[in-house]
Order: sequence, then C-alpha cells, then structure tokens
Amino acid sequence: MCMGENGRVSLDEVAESRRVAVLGAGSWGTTFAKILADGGSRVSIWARRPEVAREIMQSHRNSDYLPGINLPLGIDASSMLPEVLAGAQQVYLSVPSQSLRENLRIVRELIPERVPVVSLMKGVEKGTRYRMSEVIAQELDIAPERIAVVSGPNLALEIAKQQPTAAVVSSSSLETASAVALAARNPYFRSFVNTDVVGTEFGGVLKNLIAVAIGIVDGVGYGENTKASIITRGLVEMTDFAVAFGALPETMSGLAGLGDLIATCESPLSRNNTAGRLLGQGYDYHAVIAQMNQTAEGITSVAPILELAAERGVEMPIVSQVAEVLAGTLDPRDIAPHLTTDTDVPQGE
Ligand SMILES: NC(=O)C1=CN([C@@H]2O[C@H](COP(=O)(O)OP(=O)(O)OC[C@H]3O[C@@H](n4cnc5c(N)ncnc54)[C@H](O)[C@@H]3O)[C@@H](O)[C@H]2O)C=CC1
Ligand SMILES: O=C(CO)COP(=O)(O)O
Repeated sequence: MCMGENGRVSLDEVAESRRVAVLGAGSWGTTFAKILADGGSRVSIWARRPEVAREIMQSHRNSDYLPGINLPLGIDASSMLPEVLAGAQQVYLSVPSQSLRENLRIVRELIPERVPVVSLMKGVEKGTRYRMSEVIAQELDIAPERIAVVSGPNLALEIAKQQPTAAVVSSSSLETASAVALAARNPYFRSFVNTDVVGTEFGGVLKNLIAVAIGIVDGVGYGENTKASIITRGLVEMTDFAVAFGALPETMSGLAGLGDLIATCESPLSRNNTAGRLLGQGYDYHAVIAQMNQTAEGITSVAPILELAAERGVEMPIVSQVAEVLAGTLDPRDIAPHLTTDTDVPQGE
C-alpha cells in the first residue's frame, strides 16, 4: 500500500485497498453494498438497468428497492461489468437464484484471480437442484475455499435503516469466511463465521418455504397457535433435511436457521411471507407472481427442495402442503403443521 504525502496511509488509500464489487442492485445487493461501505470498503455495484446505476451515482439512492434510504458516498454503481469488477478484492453476488448461472457465464473472465466470491442468495437452482455455492464452483471452476455464503435474519430494509443485526459468513476455509466477515461488519452489522456451508445455505433456502406457509395461514386468518406450531415443526423439517445433506444440526438453531426463520415468518417485509399471504387470501399462483415486484425465492425453491427430500427419504409435510397450495390442489384453509392424511398413531415430537 502506498503512503500519503505525509508518510501516513490516508483513509482513501485504505478504502482503495478494500475495493469490493457487488453484482445485483436489488434490495439485498444495495443494502449489502451499504453494509460494506459503512465498514470501510470502497464498493462498486453492478446494476442491470443503467437508470438504477445512474440514480445510485447521482442521487445516492435506489428508490425502487430502498425507498427513503440515503446510500453512503463510498458506493459507485455502473451497468458495465468490467468497470465494476476491475481491481475488486472480494466479489459479492446478489441476483435472483435462477439467474445466477447465466450471469456467471457473462462475468467468468472478469472476476479477478484468487479473490473470494460470496453468495448473498437464498435459493436452489431448478433442474440441477444445486445450492448457489455449487453453481458458483461449477461455473467459475474455482476451489471451494474461495467461496463463501452469507445468511441470517437479514431483512434488507431494516438493515438499510441501520437497525442492529447479525449474520453468519460460511466457507469451507475459515480464512476466507473471516476475511469476508471482517469486510461485512460495521457498528450496526456483525458477521459471525462458521464452516458449515451446507447448513448455512440450506437454512436460508428452507426458512423461505416455512415463511410461505406462515403467510398462507396468516392470509387465511389463523392465529398464533397455528403459526407457532408451523414454525416449530418447520424447524424440525429444516433440520431433518439439512442434516440429511451433511449439515450440522446446530447450524439450524443458529442465525442461518432459527434466526432467519423467526425474522422471515414474523415480518410483513418478507416477500416470501407476503406471497404466502396472497395465496392464503385466495389468489392463485399466477396472480401472486403478477403482484410480486421483488424476488420471492421460496416459490421457485419448493419443487427442487421436495425432489431433494425425496432422494434422501426426508419427510417434509409443511413444505409439501405449500407445494399443493401453489398447485391449487390444497385449500389454504386446510394447511396444517401435520399432514391431515397422517396415520392415527401418535408420533414422537
Ligand atoms: N431482500 C432481502 O431482505 C434479502 C434477500 N436475500 C437474497 O438476495 C437475493 C437477491 O434478492 P433481492 O435483492 O432481495 O431481490 P430484488 O428483487 O430486490 O432484486 C433483484 C435484483 O436482481 C435483478 N435481476 C432480476 N433478474 C435478473 C437477471 N436475470 N440477471 C441479473 N439481474 C437480475 C433485478 O433487476 C434486481 O436488481 C435473493 O436470493 C434473496 O433471497 C438475502 C437476504 C435478505
Ligand atoms: O432472507 C430474508 C431475510 O433474512 C428476506 O426474506 P424475503 O426474501 O422473504 O424478503
């Protein structure tokens, strides 16, 4: 690192040495850019739409996704990928999960060598059923040690308002997780680390599905008993599923599991919860999709998650019922924390 004129390292030089790129200027990409900038990094965001990049550059706002939020001055934005990625020391990815692969194919040659690549996403790919870190490893052909994922109870708008929040950064390399966690921290945002990538990633995917179920019963008008029963049994489903794929059970009781489950199930800010509520109010799948102007990953993750569950013999009664409501084969009023077709023999909790 070079010195300023007085022989000291200037703040600009420190920030320059921590140049990071965020691909995706939706609500989470933009909020994460703010987290990183408020932590001292110099951040470039890639926005697919030039008008979004222009608004961030000129007004320091992204009013479509974060109304009322002023972004820090240390954030640049562009719709030109080479500009955004040049010199980045870390690359964060925050596009809808189903579009990750096509985007990686475009940026493959532009990602600087050896830098960590971080998924902020909470979905699985339809068809392949891959987690986002698996899509990254496959498309970029990089070692798992360079890949990290971030998850936790992280409703974007609350964090953009600087409400105190925690998350977990996971990588098979603790060194990579720690480097990312050091960048992704500031007075209102604290990143913990772990090496359970499978659990951390599946936690974020699975809680979306339970949040859709909670939205459905909310839309129907059921009360707290129903919701608490679904959340509690939902956590059992999440844990059974994740452990069957090699996750540690304790990850599911951490920020990426229970923590995110609580936040997403309780908040009207959650798009998954909102989509569920519309289903519970009687809108069908197509009407719900038409009303959502932001990404609700749970809707597209249901099918691949149930296919994966079937592969490993994991029972997921709540997620199965969400799939049935989406398919129009189950009346939202009949959704329950158990299958109504269960045997009459009482089961252990
Ligand atoms: N919003 C939140 O509170 C949080 C979201 N996440 C995750 O972050 C990921 C991104 O979600 P959000 O930013 O919330 O979604 P969003 O709907 O707010 O924004 C999505 C962004 O991706 C862009 N986009 C859409 N299709 C695209 C494509 N084919 N190629 C490239 N860009 C495309 C949109 O223009 C938009 O800028 C999701 O996986 C979500 O689960 C994770 C934690 C919190
Ligand atoms: O992941 C989230 C909170 O942690 C955001 O949830 P939604 O995608 O349902 O808005």
